[in-house]
Amino acid sequence: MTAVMQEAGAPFGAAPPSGDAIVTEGLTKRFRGGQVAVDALDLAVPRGSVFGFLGPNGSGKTTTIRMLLGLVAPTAGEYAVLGLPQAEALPKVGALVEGPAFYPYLSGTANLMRFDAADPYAVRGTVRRRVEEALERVGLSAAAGKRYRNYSLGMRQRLAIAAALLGPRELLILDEPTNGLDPQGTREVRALVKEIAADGTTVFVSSHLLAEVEQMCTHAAIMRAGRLVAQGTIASLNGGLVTRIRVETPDEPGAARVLGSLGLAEVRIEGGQVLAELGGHAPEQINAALVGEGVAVRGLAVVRPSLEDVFVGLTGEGFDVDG
Ligand SMILES: Nc1ncnc2c1ncn2[C@@H]1O[C@H](COP(=O)(O)OP(=O)(O)OP(=O)(O)O)[C@@H](O)[C@H]1O
Repeated sequence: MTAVMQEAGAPFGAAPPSGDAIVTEGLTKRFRGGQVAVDALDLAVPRGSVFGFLGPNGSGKTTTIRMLLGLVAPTAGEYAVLGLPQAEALPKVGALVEGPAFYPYLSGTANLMRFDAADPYAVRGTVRRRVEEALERVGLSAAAGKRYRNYSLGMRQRLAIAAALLGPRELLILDEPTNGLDPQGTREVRALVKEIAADGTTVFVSSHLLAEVEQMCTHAAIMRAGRLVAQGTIASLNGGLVTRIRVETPDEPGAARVLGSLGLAEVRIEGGQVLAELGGHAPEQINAALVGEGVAVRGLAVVRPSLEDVFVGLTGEGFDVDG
């Protein structure tokens, strides 16, 4: 398939073929007043992925999403969604950006009917069936006739996602879908995202929560101050960093000596624990060696690198969720 890139200032430029659901090249947004919200962004979102668009508040996620949806014009660069011209792509894209305003006194069904009526791409004759299917998809069939004001936070957000699923979608774009939800609502939305992805829809989901992206996504791009810090599969992002072993023991020098004698690198004592790079060693053999040498082991853990470590390693900064 030939991808069609939307170019800043030129609606449909030709571009190299791509199987990706979203591609951007040098995508940039400078707001009036000079603020660069998105700075030369090169993204590649594989079809079928659950792609976490991760960054602290203010790092440019919403602005990028608004450009991809044609709501904000880029200052420079190009982008392609589903490899199609915008007018052909948008009907196949469901989006949740700054949640739709629902009427509190109307039911879930009535709200979705109203929402659909405002969609210029929707096929009118099929609205009842599409609303029913979307409610079913998000698990709200039983509550379809209930007034919106009686919905829980999780149900409200699931209804917002249903609004994005009123047509057959190849790509779902969700901007911070768990923001402002209680723990139960957050769990519901994360589970729903995974289910939608399991049906074959590519999901592009922004979040400022590292752990959320790690749990929910197959791939991630990490943003900081408008710039891309890293992107790839979660495993490849974490893979560049070393896995460590952590031993809790009353005999720190003894444990450090044993780890050193086994050939583990970077052995150090830190706050009542002994840490070392695991390398190719088996944790159970390390445990056996410690016990065999008479070192009491209170706890032994394999510490795998997290996306937070990736962020800190690449930027030298902590991941400040308050931006
Ligand atoms: N319309 C605008 N005019 C001027 N500056 C803007 C505008 N919209 C966003 N910005 C600025 O661009 C930067 C990126 O904002 P953006 O909303 O894209 O970030 P974000 O990562 O989505 O953060 P959040 O999750 O807080 O929305 C911020 O510094 C913001 O203040």
